[in-house]
Amino acid sequence: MIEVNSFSNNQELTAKAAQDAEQILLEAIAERGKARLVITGGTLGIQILSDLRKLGLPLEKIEIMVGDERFVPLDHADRNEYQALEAWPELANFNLRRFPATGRPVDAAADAMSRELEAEFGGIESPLPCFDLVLLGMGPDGHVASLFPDKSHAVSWVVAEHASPKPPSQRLSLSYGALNRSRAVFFLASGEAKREAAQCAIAKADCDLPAAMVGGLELTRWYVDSEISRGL
Ligand SMILES: O=C(O)[C@H](O)[C@@H](O)[C@H](O)[C@H](O)COP(=O)(O)O
Repeated sequence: MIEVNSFSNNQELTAKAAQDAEQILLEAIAERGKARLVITGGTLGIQILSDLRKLGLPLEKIEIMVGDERFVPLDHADRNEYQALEAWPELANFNLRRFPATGRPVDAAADAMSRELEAEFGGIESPLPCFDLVLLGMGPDGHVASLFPDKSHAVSWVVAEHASPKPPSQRLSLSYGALNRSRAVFFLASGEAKREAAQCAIAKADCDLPAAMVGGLELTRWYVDSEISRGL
């Protein structure tokens, strides 16, 4: 069952998603002593970080990783992590897991990160949850993280993208298998350009867009605006 929450503007959308995220993270901390959060890039993906920052979360108890990364040098402003740290500078002092940067081939970087995650969480094919909340944006083509339509990937924690239609072209991403091991997944999307893809992922059982391939083990919720919810 996919939940849909609709808002009149992006500010309200990310503010409410941040409040709901806080609740999930605090519940995880109360139950398991720590929470694991996956963040993402893009307009709303970065905007929600400023909202989360204002909530004063107990960062010492939250492990955060970016769900996908643009494969550019470490200090490059295109990196999702760079933009995340601009929105939420305090993350630099806590548990922020970083994707490898350039300096080796993108496939080697994906393999290294996959091995790191496998050592921590075990095999990718296990059904056990390993994240409490995954935040995702979505492109007009239905991509999420750096998983684009009509691409096939190896079964591993992290996959490499060599020719992303959205620049920069080389990227690293958590795989579908990895993203689907979260208790909750929040999608953040707004604007008419994304309506068709979002409505497909939300409402069509046979939708094959990347956004339709990801969901939470316990909760899948979309935060959208009226451009997207109209006609749903
Ligand atoms: O690295 C990235 O670009 C993102 O992780 C990507 O998946 C993003 O979330 C969507 O493309 C939506 O981005 P916009 O909100 O900017 O459209």
